[in-house]
Amino acid sequence: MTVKIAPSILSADFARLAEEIKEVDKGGADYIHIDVMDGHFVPNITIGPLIVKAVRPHTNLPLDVHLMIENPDMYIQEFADAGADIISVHAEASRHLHRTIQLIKASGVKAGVVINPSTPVCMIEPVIADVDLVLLMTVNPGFGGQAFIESVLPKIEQVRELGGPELDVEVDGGVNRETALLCKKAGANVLVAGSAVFNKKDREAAIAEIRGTV
Ligand SMILES: O=C(CO)[C@@H](O)[C@H](O)COP(=O)(O)O
Ligand SMILES: [Fe+2]
Repeated sequence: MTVKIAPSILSADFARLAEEIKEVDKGGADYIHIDVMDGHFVPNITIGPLIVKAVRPHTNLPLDVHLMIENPDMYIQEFADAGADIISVHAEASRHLHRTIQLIKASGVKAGVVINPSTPVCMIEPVIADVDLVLLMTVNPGFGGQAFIESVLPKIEQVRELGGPELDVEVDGGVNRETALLCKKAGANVLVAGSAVFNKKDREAAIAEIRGTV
């Protein structure tokens, strides 16, 4: 299975964001992962559609927008208009998950659904056939640089089994060379990595390491 690497800009230097994105683009990244946090759904505040719009002209890679916000329905169109290619919403943050997913699709972008480490896969089972991507959090969302939670691994297997080979199964949090191996073995094909990419000087080598090609 081909593995895609999605560097999370949460660990990038925000004062040099365009250059940071160009570096990982040149270094072989497949997606640019953008963490949107509202200080309510998660205990941290990051960025909004303005930054998505600002980075859009600096790369042709798909922008993979991970919404960690309450009331996601209110902001979906805005993120799509700003240049998102994939929008993922937390099942825990949407009262009417099926409706939220239809809204994402109607906005013209790919739809993803995310679950926290403590949320069981059965919570998203009814919508798996409706989404392009399932994102399994391998840390509790809110911050970069946290330790990988191994108990999520069986959920990766479960989602791959339910979604079949075409579904993008993405993991996010604490992904490095070692944990990437475990995720790939369990069936993940999209690996988000923030600190393991942006805390390294050589981004190309860091990406290759996580992909498993060196
Ligand atoms: O969504 C999140 C955190 O909530 C992630 O996308 C992090 O940014 C990943 O960072 P690392 O764990 O790879 O440092
Ligand atoms: Fe994320």
